[in-house]
Amino acid sequence: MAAERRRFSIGYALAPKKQSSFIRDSLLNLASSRGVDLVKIDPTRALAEQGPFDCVLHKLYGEEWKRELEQFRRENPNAAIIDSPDAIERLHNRISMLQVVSELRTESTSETFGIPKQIVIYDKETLFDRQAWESLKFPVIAKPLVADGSAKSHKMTLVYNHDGLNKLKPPIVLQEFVNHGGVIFKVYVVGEYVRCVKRKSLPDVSEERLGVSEGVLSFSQVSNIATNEKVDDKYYKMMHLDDTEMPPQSFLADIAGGLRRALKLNLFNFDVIRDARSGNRYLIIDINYFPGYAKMPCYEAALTDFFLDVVTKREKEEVKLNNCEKDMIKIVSNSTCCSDGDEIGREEKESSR
Ligand SMILES: O=P(O)(O)O[C@@H]1[C@@H](OP(=O)(O)O)[C@H](OP(=O)(O)O)[C@H](O)[C@H](OP(=O)(O)O)[C@H]1OP(=O)(O)O
Ligand SMILES: Nc1ncnc2c1ncn2[C@@H]1O[C@H](COP(=O)(O)OP(=O)(O)O)[C@@H](O)[C@H]1O
Ligand SMILES: [Mg+2]
Ligand SMILES: [Mg+2]
Repeated sequence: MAAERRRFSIGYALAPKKQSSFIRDSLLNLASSRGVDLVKIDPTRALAEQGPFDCVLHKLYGEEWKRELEQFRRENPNAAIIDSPDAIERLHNRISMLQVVSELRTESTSETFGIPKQIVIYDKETLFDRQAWESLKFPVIAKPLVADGSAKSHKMTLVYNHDGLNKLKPPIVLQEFVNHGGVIFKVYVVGEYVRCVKRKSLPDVSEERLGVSEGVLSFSQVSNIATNEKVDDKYYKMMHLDDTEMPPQSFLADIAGGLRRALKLNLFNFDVIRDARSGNRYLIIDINYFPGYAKMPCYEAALTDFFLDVVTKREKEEVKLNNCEKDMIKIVSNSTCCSDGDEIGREEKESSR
């Protein structure tokens, strides 16, 4: 009779909104059919008292939660935590988030990538100090420096000219707005899996628009606006989202792998725009931890594959470690015998007889 395969338990700790969008029956059922049980973690109870879990999946913030995870890790050294809170925190600041991009190299010779020119402004005074940002050209996007998932952290302002600066509230990142044909590419990463989807973005800004007295346009999460509430219907019809060519998959996979290793993260997406001035120049403008995977086609299979990958790798490491320990015990017990001169002595005596 074939041995029954072991089931794995993945605990998830998510905010209610995230839970309802991510934990769908389709995911639970597929994962379960492949031996993976997704189990809800109650964040109001001690994590160490829940489980047992082979892996903990989480998108919760705060020092208290970090302590819970730390204690869980100490008590369950063989369980995986996806991902490390310190690695996630790097994405909570729009400067440190993109710093890593400049260290990446890709194999592509036909496409190039980088980030838009940007500066950080901590106070109103510097905001009006032209010297501080003479390297930037209008239009610019003002983004809250902190990207902690709050509604406030998604409130962006497109600034056409100096008149618009009055409305801004530092600390902010001022980033050059790059015309990109109104389409953004969202690249979802799930471990080694990489999937790009197209979404609508802000329309290009013409030179004429820069001169208008009304200096700003405020917006929030433009790529998530439902198709029936388009910002500018005529514009999007004109854009033909479907006709927009995707960036080469191998190029994106290269960047994704580089980011995954540099950031030490498994679950994230990054937003990419294609510079309208040169068709092979790509700019990374945003990186998000544990994004809305349910909007990615076939997310259930990608996530289930990933969970299995994580837990089976851990299991193999555990077996290796156990074997290693057994070998160590043998070596230690042999050497103990040697030093006593007992066992070896006996063997030598016996063989010399
Ligand atoms: O809610 P969703 O499904 O739209 O997902 C949001 C993401 O949308 P996306 O998958 O990129 O289209 C969204 O991505 P963007 O910032 O819009 O690029 C964020 O990742 C957001 O998380 P947070 O508010 O930054 O913590 C994500 O929100 P949470 O679900 O994590 O709260
Ligand atoms: N430098 C830029 N040039 C052109 N458009 C941009 C730029 N930065 C952001 N955008 C637009 O603003 C949207 C929101 O900015 P983003 O940095 O992705 O913030 P969020 O974290 O709220 O998603 C993007 O999806 C894109 O449409
Ligand atoms: Mg974004
Ligand atoms: Mg973001």
